[in-house]
Amino acid sequence: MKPKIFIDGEHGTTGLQIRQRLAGRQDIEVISIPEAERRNANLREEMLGSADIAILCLPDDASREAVAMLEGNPTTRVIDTSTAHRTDPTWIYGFAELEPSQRGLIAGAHRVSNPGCYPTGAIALLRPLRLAGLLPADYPISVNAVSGYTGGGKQLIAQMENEAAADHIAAPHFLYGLTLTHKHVPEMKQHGLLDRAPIFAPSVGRFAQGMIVQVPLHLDLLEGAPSLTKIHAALAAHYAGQDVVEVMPLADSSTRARVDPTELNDTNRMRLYVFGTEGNGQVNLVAQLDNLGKGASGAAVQNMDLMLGA
Ligand SMILES: NC(=O)C1=CN([C@@H]2O[C@H](COP(=O)(O)OP(=O)(O)OC[C@H]3O[C@@H](n4cnc5c(N)ncnc54)[C@H](OP(=O)(O)O)[C@@H]3O)[C@@H](O)[C@H]2O)C=CC1
Ligand SMILES: CC(=O)N[C@@H](CCC(=O)OP(=O)(O)O)C(=O)O
Repeated sequence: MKPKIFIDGEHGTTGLQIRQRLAGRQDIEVISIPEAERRNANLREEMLGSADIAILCLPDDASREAVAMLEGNPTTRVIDTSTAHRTDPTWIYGFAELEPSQRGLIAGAHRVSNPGCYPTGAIALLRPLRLAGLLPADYPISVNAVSGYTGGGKQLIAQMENEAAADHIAAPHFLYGLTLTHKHVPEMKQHGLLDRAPIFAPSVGRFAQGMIVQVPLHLDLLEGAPSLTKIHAALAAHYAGQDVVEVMPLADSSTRARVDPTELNDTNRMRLYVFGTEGNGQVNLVAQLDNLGKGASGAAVQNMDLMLGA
Protein backbone atom coordinates (compact mmCIF):
# COMPACT_ATOMS: atom_id res chain seq x y z
CA MET A 1 0.00 0.00 0.00
CA LYS A 2 1.21 3.48 -0.85
CA PRO A 3 1.74 5.85 2.09
CA LYS A 4 -1.18 8.29 2.48
CA ILE A 5 -0.30 11.99 2.65
CA PHE A 6 -2.81 14.61 3.86
CA ILE A 7 -2.03 18.32 3.47
CA ASP A 8 -4.15 20.18 6.03
CA GLY A 9 -4.46 23.70 4.58
CA GLU A 10 -3.93 22.39 1.04
CA HIS A 11 -5.79 25.36 -0.46
CA GLY A 12 -3.49 27.98 1.10
CA THR A 13 -0.21 29.33 -0.28
CA THR A 14 2.17 26.76 1.23
CA GLY A 15 -0.29 23.87 0.86
CA LEU A 16 -0.92 24.57 -2.82
CA GLN A 17 2.80 24.61 -3.55
CA ILE A 18 3.25 21.27 -1.76
CA ARG A 19 0.37 19.80 -3.79
CA GLN A 20 2.05 20.98 -7.00
CA ARG A 21 5.36 19.46 -5.92
CA LEU A 22 3.64 16.13 -5.20
CA ALA A 23 1.58 16.07 -8.43
CA GLY A 24 2.53 13.11 -10.55
CA ARG A 25 4.21 11.16 -7.73
CA GLN A 26 3.37 7.48 -8.11
CA ASP A 27 4.93 6.35 -4.80
CA ILE A 28 2.40 8.11 -2.54
CA GLU A 29 -1.36 8.64 -2.32
CA VAL A 30 -2.38 12.24 -1.59
CA ILE A 31 -5.71 12.30 0.23
CA SER A 32 -7.65 15.51 -0.02
CA ILE A 33 -10.74 17.46 1.05
CA PRO A 34 -12.63 19.84 -1.26
CA GLU A 35 -11.85 23.55 -0.85
CA ALA A 36 -15.37 24.33 0.39
CA GLU A 37 -14.89 21.83 3.25
CA ARG A 38 -11.41 23.08 4.26
CA ARG A 39 -12.57 24.22 7.69
CA ASN A 40 -14.80 21.17 8.35
CA ALA A 41 -13.23 19.94 11.59
CA ASN A 42 -14.85 16.48 11.49
CA LEU A 43 -13.62 15.80 7.96
CA ARG A 44 -10.14 17.11 8.79
CA GLU A 45 -9.97 14.92 11.89
CA GLU A 46 -10.92 11.90 9.80
CA MET A 47 -8.28 12.70 7.16
CA LEU A 48 -5.62 13.45 9.76
CA GLY A 49 -6.34 10.14 11.47
CA SER A 50 -6.10 8.08 8.30
CA ALA A 51 -2.91 9.69 6.93
CA ASP A 52 0.53 8.15 7.31
CA ILE A 53 2.00 11.65 7.13
CA ALA A 54 -0.02 14.85 7.72
CA ILE A 55 1.58 18.07 6.49
CA LEU A 56 0.06 21.02 8.35
CA CYS A 57 -0.06 24.26 6.33
CA LEU A 58 -2.20 26.22 8.77
CA PRO A 59 -1.90 29.24 11.05
CA ASP A 60 -0.25 28.44 14.42
CA ASP A 61 -3.48 28.01 16.43
CA ALA A 62 -5.05 25.74 13.82
CA SER A 63 -1.83 23.67 13.76
CA ARG A 64 -2.00 23.19 17.51
CA GLU A 65 -5.65 22.12 17.15
CA ALA A 66 -4.73 19.61 14.43
CA VAL A 67 -2.00 18.11 16.61
CA ALA A 68 -4.51 17.87 19.48
CA MET A 69 -6.90 15.98 17.16
CA LEU A 70 -4.14 13.39 16.73
CA GLU A 71 -3.61 12.83 20.45
CA GLY A 72 -3.62 9.11 21.11
CA ASN A 73 -3.09 8.27 17.44
CA PRO A 74 0.20 6.33 17.26
CA THR A 75 0.41 6.06 13.46
CA THR A 76 -0.02 9.48 11.82
CA ARG A 77 3.30 11.30 11.58
CA VAL A 78 3.24 15.11 11.32
CA ILE A 79 5.21 17.81 9.51
CA ASP A 80 4.11 21.24 10.77
CA THR A 81 5.01 24.21 8.54
CA SER A 82 3.77 26.75 11.12
CA THR A 83 5.75 28.46 13.88
CA ALA A 84 3.88 26.53 16.59
CA HIS A 85 6.44 23.78 17.33
CA ARG A 86 9.79 25.08 16.06
CA THR A 87 11.32 25.64 19.48
CA ASP A 88 9.60 22.65 21.11
CA PRO A 89 12.31 20.19 22.20
CA THR A 90 9.95 17.22 21.71
CA TRP A 91 9.75 17.98 17.97
CA ILE A 92 12.58 17.36 15.48
CA TYR A 93 13.67 20.51 13.64
CA GLY A 94 13.21 19.82 9.93
CA PHE A 95 16.37 21.42 8.58
CA ALA A 96 18.11 18.46 6.94
CA GLU A 97 21.45 20.27 6.54
CA LEU A 98 21.57 21.53 10.16
CA GLU A 99 24.17 18.91 11.21
CA PRO A 100 25.24 15.52 9.84
CA SER A 101 22.87 13.70 12.23
CA GLN A 102 19.76 15.72 11.30
CA ARG A 103 18.70 13.66 8.27
CA GLY A 104 18.56 10.51 10.38
CA LEU A 105 16.61 12.27 13.15
CA ILE A 106 14.04 13.54 10.61
CA ALA A 107 13.81 10.12 8.95
CA GLY A 108 12.86 8.48 12.26
CA ALA A 109 10.70 11.28 13.65
CA HIS A 110 7.01 11.21 14.57
CA ARG A 111 6.79 15.01 14.77
CA VAL A 112 8.82 17.36 12.53
CA SER A 113 8.68 21.16 12.62
CA ASN A 114 9.45 22.75 9.26
CA PRO A 115 11.76 25.78 9.64
CA GLY A 116 10.58 29.33 8.95
CA CYS A 117 11.74 30.94 5.72
CA TYR A 118 13.84 33.71 7.33
CA PRO A 119 15.29 31.38 10.01
CA THR A 120 16.32 28.92 7.28
CA GLY A 121 18.68 31.57 5.85
CA ALA A 122 19.89 32.97 9.17
CA ILE A 123 20.49 29.61 10.87
CA ALA A 124 22.25 28.25 7.78
CA LEU A 125 24.76 31.12 8.06
CA LEU A 126 25.12 31.32 11.84
CA ARG A 127 25.17 27.75 13.14
CA PRO A 128 28.28 26.54 11.26
CA LEU A 129 30.25 29.54 12.59
CA ARG A 130 29.08 28.80 16.15
CA LEU A 131 30.04 25.12 15.75
CA ALA A 132 33.46 26.09 14.31
CA GLY A 133 34.15 28.25 17.39
CA LEU A 134 34.40 31.43 15.29
CA LEU A 135 31.22 33.21 16.42
CA PRO A 136 30.81 34.00 20.14
CA ALA A 137 27.34 33.07 21.48
CA ASP A 138 26.79 36.62 22.75
CA TYR A 139 27.76 38.39 19.51
CA PRO A 140 25.20 41.19 18.85
CA ILE A 141 23.78 39.71 15.64
CA SER A 142 21.57 41.64 13.21
CA VAL A 143 19.54 39.84 10.55
CA ASN A 144 18.28 42.01 7.67
CA ALA A 145 16.00 40.44 5.10
CA VAL A 146 13.63 40.91 2.20
CA SER A 147 10.87 38.49 1.22
CA GLY A 148 8.49 38.16 -1.68
CA TYR A 149 4.92 38.94 -0.61
CA THR A 150 3.69 35.33 -0.78
CA GLY A 151 5.55 35.00 2.56
CA GLY A 152 2.54 36.63 4.20
CA GLY A 153 0.09 34.03 2.86
CA LYS A 154 -3.33 34.65 1.27
CA GLN A 155 -3.98 37.82 3.27
CA LEU A 156 -0.81 39.70 2.26
CA ILE A 157 -1.09 38.43 -1.33
CA ALA A 158 -4.58 39.97 -1.54
CA GLN A 159 -3.37 43.24 0.03
CA MET A 160 -0.52 43.52 -2.47
CA GLU A 161 -2.43 42.43 -5.58
CA ASN A 162 -5.97 43.76 -5.12
CA GLU A 163 -5.86 47.50 -5.78
CA ALA A 164 -9.57 47.84 -4.93
CA ALA A 165 -9.16 46.41 -1.41
CA ALA A 166 -9.59 48.82 1.49
CA ASP A 167 -6.34 47.54 3.02
CA HIS A 168 -4.38 47.57 -0.29
CA ILE A 169 -0.64 48.09 0.08
CA ALA A 170 0.72 50.19 -2.79
CA ALA A 171 4.33 50.42 -1.58
CA PRO A 172 7.02 48.85 -3.79
CA HIS A 173 8.94 47.80 -0.67
CA PHE A 174 8.20 48.14 3.04
CA LEU A 175 9.77 47.39 6.42
CA TYR A 176 7.74 45.60 9.10
CA GLY A 177 8.36 43.77 12.37
CA LEU A 178 9.23 47.21 13.74
CA THR A 179 8.66 46.25 17.39
CA LEU A 180 11.61 43.81 17.03
CA THR A 181 9.48 40.99 18.45
CA HIS A 182 8.94 38.99 15.24
CA LYS A 183 7.83 35.40 15.86
CA HIS A 184 10.97 34.05 14.14
CA VAL A 185 13.43 35.53 16.66
CA PRO A 186 13.24 32.69 19.26
CA GLU A 187 13.70 30.12 16.46
CA MET A 188 16.80 31.91 15.09
CA LYS A 189 18.23 32.24 18.60
CA GLN A 190 17.67 28.60 19.57
CA HIS A 191 18.80 26.86 16.39
CA GLY A 192 21.47 29.49 15.66
CA LEU A 193 22.96 28.52 19.05
CA LEU A 194 22.93 32.16 20.21
CA ASP A 195 22.74 33.44 23.80
CA ARG A 196 21.71 36.92 22.70
CA ALA A 197 18.55 37.34 20.60
CA PRO A 198 19.33 38.75 17.15
CA ILE A 199 17.89 42.08 16.02
CA PHE A 200 15.66 41.02 13.12
CA ALA A 201 14.71 43.59 10.45
CA PRO A 202 12.47 41.98 7.80
CA SER A 203 10.96 43.65 4.76
CA VAL A 204 8.70 42.78 1.83
CA GLY A 205 9.17 43.72 -1.82
CA ARG A 206 6.65 43.90 -4.66
CA PHE A 207 7.57 40.49 -6.07
CA ALA A 208 5.70 37.28 -5.34
CA GLN A 209 8.43 34.82 -4.40
CA GLY A 210 12.07 34.92 -3.40
CA MET A 211 14.16 35.92 -0.39
CA ILE A 212 17.48 37.34 0.76
CA VAL A 213 18.69 37.10 4.38
CA GLN A 214 21.77 39.10 5.40
CA VAL A 215 23.98 38.78 8.50
CA PRO A 216 26.76 41.44 8.58
CA LEU A 217 29.64 40.81 11.02
CA HIS A 218 32.74 42.67 12.24
CA LEU A 219 35.63 40.19 11.95
CA ASP A 220 37.65 41.68 14.84
CA LEU A 221 34.77 40.77 17.20
CA LEU A 222 34.91 37.09 16.17
CA GLU A 223 37.17 34.48 17.82
CA GLY A 224 40.75 34.96 16.52
CA ALA A 225 39.69 37.78 14.13
CA PRO A 226 39.36 35.35 11.18
CA SER A 227 39.89 36.25 7.55
CA LEU A 228 37.12 36.21 4.96
CA THR A 229 38.74 33.05 3.58
CA LYS A 230 38.50 31.32 6.97
CA ILE A 231 34.80 32.21 7.35
CA HIS A 232 34.14 30.90 3.86
CA ALA A 233 36.10 27.71 4.58
CA ALA A 234 34.02 27.04 7.73
CA LEU A 235 30.76 27.36 5.79
CA ALA A 236 32.07 25.34 2.84
CA ALA A 237 33.25 22.52 5.16
CA HIS A 238 29.88 22.42 6.94
CA TYR A 239 27.91 22.02 3.70
CA ALA A 240 30.45 19.88 1.80
CA GLY A 241 28.71 17.23 -0.31
CA GLN A 242 25.24 18.80 0.05
CA ASP A 243 23.12 19.40 -3.02
CA VAL A 244 20.39 21.61 -1.53
CA VAL A 245 22.61 24.15 0.26
CA GLU A 246 25.47 25.51 -1.82
CA VAL A 247 28.26 27.77 -0.55
CA MET A 248 29.23 29.97 -3.49
CA PRO A 249 32.98 30.25 -4.21
CA LEU A 250 34.70 33.39 -2.91
CA ALA A 251 35.78 34.15 -6.47
CA ASP A 252 32.12 34.28 -7.52
CA SER A 253 31.13 36.50 -4.59
CA SER A 254 34.01 38.93 -5.10
CA THR A 255 33.00 39.64 -8.70
CA ARG A 256 29.20 39.84 -8.25
CA ALA A 257 27.62 43.26 -8.59
CA ARG A 258 24.23 42.31 -7.11
CA VAL A 259 22.13 39.50 -5.63
CA ASP A 260 18.63 38.84 -6.99
CA PRO A 261 16.16 37.42 -4.41
CA THR A 262 14.16 35.64 -7.14
CA GLU A 263 17.08 33.70 -8.66
CA LEU A 264 16.23 30.37 -6.97
CA ASN A 265 12.44 30.58 -7.37
CA ASP A 266 10.61 27.28 -7.78
CA THR A 267 13.59 25.30 -6.51
CA ASN A 268 14.35 23.76 -3.11
CA ARG A 269 17.86 25.22 -3.18
CA MET A 270 19.65 27.79 -1.05
CA ARG A 271 22.88 29.62 -1.88
CA LEU A 272 25.16 31.10 0.75
CA TYR A 273 27.54 33.95 -0.08
CA VAL A 274 30.48 35.47 1.82
CA PHE A 275 30.78 39.11 0.73
CA GLY A 276 33.45 41.65 1.63
CA THR A 277 37.04 42.59 0.87
CA GLU A 278 39.89 40.59 2.42
CA GLY A 279 41.71 42.73 4.99
CA ASN A 280 38.79 45.16 5.38
CA GLY A 281 37.66 43.63 8.69
CA GLN A 282 34.00 43.12 7.78
CA VAL A 283 31.90 40.40 6.19
CA ASN A 284 28.31 40.29 4.97
CA LEU A 285 26.93 36.74 4.99
CA VAL A 286 24.01 36.31 2.62
CA ALA A 287 21.49 33.52 2.06
CA GLN A 288 19.39 33.43 -1.13
CA LEU A 289 16.36 31.13 -1.27
CA ASP A 290 12.75 30.84 -2.41
CA ASN A 291 10.53 31.60 0.62
CA LEU A 292 8.08 29.02 -0.75
CA GLY A 293 10.87 26.56 -1.74
CA LYS A 294 13.58 25.77 0.81
CA GLY A 295 11.76 28.34 3.00
CA ALA A 296 8.52 26.30 3.18
CA SER A 297 7.04 23.84 0.69
CA GLY A 298 10.31 22.52 -0.77
CA ALA A 299 11.68 21.80 2.69
CA ALA A 300 8.38 20.11 3.70
CA VAL A 301 8.60 17.73 0.72
CA GLN A 302 12.31 17.11 1.47
CA ASN A 303 11.33 16.18 5.04
CA MET A 304 8.45 13.99 3.85
CA ASP A 305 10.86 12.12 1.55
CA LEU A 306 13.32 11.57 4.41
CA MET A 307 10.48 10.25 6.62
CA LEU A 308 9.31 7.90 3.84
CA GLY A 309 12.85 6.79 3.05
CA ALA A 310 12.12 7.87 -0.55
N1 LIG B 1 4.00 31.61 2.87
C1 LIG B 1 5.23 31.34 3.26
O1 LIG B 1 6.24 31.76 2.63
C2 LIG B 1 5.48 30.49 4.46
C3 LIG B 1 4.44 30.06 5.29
N2 LIG B 1 4.73 29.27 6.38
C4 LIG B 1 3.68 28.84 7.30
O2 LIG B 1 2.78 27.99 6.66
C5 LIG B 1 1.51 28.09 7.30
C6 LIG B 1 0.48 28.41 6.24
O3 LIG B 1 0.83 29.66 5.70
P1 LIG B 1 0.35 30.14 4.27
O4 LIG B 1 0.19 28.99 3.38
O5 LIG B 1 1.25 31.24 3.90
O6 LIG B 1 -1.09 30.75 4.69
P2 LIG B 1 -2.40 30.94 3.81
O7 LIG B 1 -3.21 31.96 4.54
O8 LIG B 1 -2.06 31.19 2.39
O9 LIG B 1 -3.12 29.51 3.90
C7 LIG B 1 -3.61 28.98 5.11
C8 LIG B 1 -4.69 27.98 4.80
O10 LIG B 1 -5.13 27.40 6.04
C9 LIG B 1 -6.58 27.50 6.08
N3 LIG B 1 -7.03 27.61 7.46
C10 LIG B 1 -6.89 28.66 8.30
N4 LIG B 1 -7.42 28.39 9.51
C11 LIG B 1 -7.90 27.13 9.42
C12 LIG B 1 -8.60 26.28 10.33
N5 LIG B 1 -8.85 26.67 11.58
N6 LIG B 1 -8.95 25.04 9.90
C13 LIG B 1 -8.68 24.63 8.64
N7 LIG B 1 -8.05 25.39 7.73
C14 LIG B 1 -7.66 26.63 8.12
C15 LIG B 1 -6.88 28.75 5.29
O11 LIG B 1 -8.22 28.74 4.89
P3 LIG B 1 -9.01 30.13 4.61
O12 LIG B 1 -8.79 30.43 3.18
O13 LIG B 1 -10.43 29.78 4.95
O14 LIG B 1 -8.46 31.17 5.51
C16 LIG B 1 -5.90 28.62 4.14
O15 LIG B 1 -6.39 27.77 3.13
C17 LIG B 1 1.60 29.22 8.34
O16 LIG B 1 1.77 28.69 9.61
C18 LIG B 1 2.83 29.98 7.87
O17 LIG B 1 3.42 30.64 8.94
C19 LIG B 1 6.00 28.86 6.61
C20 LIG B 1 7.05 29.23 5.84
C21 LIG B 1 6.86 30.14 4.72
C1 LIG C 1 6.46 38.29 4.32
C2 LIG C 1 5.86 37.77 5.59
O1 LIG C 1 4.89 38.30 6.11
N1 LIG C 1 6.43 36.70 6.10
C3 LIG C 1 5.95 36.05 7.28
C4 LIG C 1 6.77 34.84 7.59
C5 LIG C 1 6.59 33.75 6.57
C6 LIG C 1 7.04 32.44 7.11
O2 LIG C 1 8.15 32.03 7.11
O3 LIG C 1 6.12 31.77 7.75
P1 LIG C 1 6.39 31.20 9.17
O4 LIG C 1 6.15 32.31 10.10
O5 LIG C 1 5.52 30.05 9.37
O6 LIG C 1 7.82 30.80 9.20
C7 LIG C 1 6.06 36.95 8.50
O7 LIG C 1 6.95 37.76 8.56
O8 LIG C 1 5.27 36.72 9.43
